[in-house]
Amino acid sequence: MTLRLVQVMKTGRTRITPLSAAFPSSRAPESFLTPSESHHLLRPPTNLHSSIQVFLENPSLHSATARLTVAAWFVVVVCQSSWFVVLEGPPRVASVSRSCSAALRSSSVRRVRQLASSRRLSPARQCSLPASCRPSISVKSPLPALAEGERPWKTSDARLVLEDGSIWKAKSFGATGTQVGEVVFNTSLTGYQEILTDPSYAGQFVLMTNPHIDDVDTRAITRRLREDGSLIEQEWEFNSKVPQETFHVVAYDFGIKQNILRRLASYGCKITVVPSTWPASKTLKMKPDGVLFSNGPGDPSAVPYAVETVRDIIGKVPVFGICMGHQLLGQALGGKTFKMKFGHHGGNHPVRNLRTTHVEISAQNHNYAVDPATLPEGVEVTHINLNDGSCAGLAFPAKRIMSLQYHPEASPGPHDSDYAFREFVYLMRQEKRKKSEPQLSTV
Ligand SMILES: NC(=O)CC[C@H](N)C(=O)O
Repeated sequence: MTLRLVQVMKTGRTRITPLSAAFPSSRAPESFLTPSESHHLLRPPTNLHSSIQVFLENPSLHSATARLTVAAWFVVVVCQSSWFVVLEGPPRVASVSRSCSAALRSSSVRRVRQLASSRRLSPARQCSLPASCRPSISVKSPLPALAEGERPWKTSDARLVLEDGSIWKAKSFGATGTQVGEVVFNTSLTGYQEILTDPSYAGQFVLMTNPHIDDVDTRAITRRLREDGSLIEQEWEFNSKVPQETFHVVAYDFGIKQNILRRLASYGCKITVVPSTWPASKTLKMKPDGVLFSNGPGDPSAVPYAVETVRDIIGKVPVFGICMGHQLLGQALGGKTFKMKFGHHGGNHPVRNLRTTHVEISAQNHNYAVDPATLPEGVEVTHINLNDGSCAGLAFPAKRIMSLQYHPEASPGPHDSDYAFREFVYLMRQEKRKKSEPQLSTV
């Protein structure tokens, strides 16, 4: 049985509502949507960010939840609204996690707000980032200075009700209401901000497992999820030199993470971000040096239009798929994807690069995977996840295709897999050189 959050009540009473009755609208999490509804969910990834903006700029605007018995805090990002819920562990009934409070005042969160305001998706947004794009910390926080221990939000009581009937008391802040979603745990110890703002979590509840969030054991729910069926801020060192050669990359936005753009930019790429529905023909007309298919929420087999787009592009230009992009590529090549028991969510997953035999420690966030047995000849499995042997990377050298099931942009880290961006640049350079060579004609 996969555990799912059945209902979070604002106060007191709890009831378990049948999933279909609880969430008939198109804003339901993808797990409970029909393929065509899920297809909708992928279309407007940008509003995820605007909800974060609202929360940060006006923390008193939303209030919701809690008082609880177990320990962890999690966020659910469901299209229009973000929920932040702090679960409190016995015997203490603390209020809001100190780490959470610190995070909200940190420059990284101000950066999120700044990114939020820059992420209005236009049909084709030019997004050339400077090579040395450190997060700005000069943005003024709209939050008034807080006294020691004071919190910039209101909380209210909430209930987390799992499918097995267990009920967990909590405090919540952020959007109000009742929400249904799948609970996934993330084992990363750092980078809460990046995890909680990752659009690939749309429709899910992220449960952090770090045992020292507010000095309580955060792992009880995780244990339950496993039976039945997520301190120091690290920052990237960006290349200070602007590479001489530039490559134009069209990036399909299925819920793209800003750090993918930043890493590409640091390798000298000029990037045009296009929505997930952008036709392949228009992309090819732009004559890009390469195309990137991004990460994103939901079931990859529920978006046939995206698989078709990928199919129309591969072989014509070098491509790189990350996570959802990797899964779409797997399908476009003829393979199948399947849902894993509880997926991979964390910052410490060992992956073997089969080409170099090196082991990389990687950041992961996915519930689905490509079944390598379904892939046609010519497609190479380049990486495997050492925890369960699942497919973690693919390549089709003849068509200049590469993809990773995990996150080489890794924000939060680790950064072992950053070389993947260099390899993509290498593919684009090879292709560019091939095109500029004089064509030999046979007489
Ligand atoms: N991070 C991602 O792109 C996730 C891909 C897909 N939604 C999955 O859960 O497997």
